[in-house]
Amino acid sequence: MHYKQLSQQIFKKSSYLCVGLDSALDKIPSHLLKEKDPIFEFNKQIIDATIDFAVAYKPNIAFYEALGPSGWETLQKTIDYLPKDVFTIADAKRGDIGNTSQMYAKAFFESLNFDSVTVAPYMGSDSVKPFLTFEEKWVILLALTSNEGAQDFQFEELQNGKPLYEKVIEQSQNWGSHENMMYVIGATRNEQFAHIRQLIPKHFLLVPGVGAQGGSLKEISEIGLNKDGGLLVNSSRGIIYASSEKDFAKAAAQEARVLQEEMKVYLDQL
Ligand SMILES: O=c1ccn([C@@H]2O[C@H](COP(=O)(O)O)[C@@H](O)[C@H]2O)c(=O)[nH]1
Repeated sequence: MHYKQLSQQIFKKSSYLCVGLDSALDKIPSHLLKEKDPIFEFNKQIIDATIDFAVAYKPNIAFYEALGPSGWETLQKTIDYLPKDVFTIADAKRGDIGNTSQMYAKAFFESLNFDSVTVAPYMGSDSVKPFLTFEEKWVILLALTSNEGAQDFQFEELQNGKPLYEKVIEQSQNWGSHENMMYVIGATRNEQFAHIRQLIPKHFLLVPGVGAQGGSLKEISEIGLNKDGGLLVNSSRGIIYASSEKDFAKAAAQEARVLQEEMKVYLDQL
């Protein structure tokens, strides 16, 4: 999907919501366990219930890999089920030496046909660039993550006084453009958000950490939105596990609707 198409979808749906499909057998409602493919059945009903409120879906690949070969099949079925006008994110956090990254890129972009994949910057340019050679596909580079452990390395101050995450952002500007690269910035990082937005005014930011991790949609939106939208805000558990009963899809729709309605207010203010 092109930058422009994504931006158009955001304004068409008045939403920059990304629904995280972190679907696990021990978390989905028990009545689904009798289905042939319980996770696919769960995903299908979540997608049907939330599609009017979301522009993107993000299966976290770990939840599918954990199931072995059948998990990959479930993932493929889920991606095939999603309408073509939604943006799909393989949250896989990959990156390796060049020829290996090339294979990861083929797996997610050609075989599974995702629009984008999350990539770790740690191994440097040759580990990221192979992902950037695919037409209309995106790298979403981990810059400043939402978890506590982000303190271990990402805030490390370099000799020039800048934190490591800032170097990741600055240096990676030479690898791709705002039309094929996004950055992961956690919703729990609102203190750093304004400065990051200044560094990369045009790039889309994938923002996880709203909902279960306590990030504020209001603060992130006020700082992060740009004239093209510029944000994809993810919520996984807060939406998909809103209820563990038979009404789970209805409850997910309700959570997604609440977020979308709030997003509409911020988009209307642009
Ligand atoms: O910095 C990061 C990067 C990725 N994630 C992923 O996003 C979702 C968040 O799930 P919630 O249930 O909404 O907390 C999950 O797949 C993480 O692996 C992140 O949280 N932070």
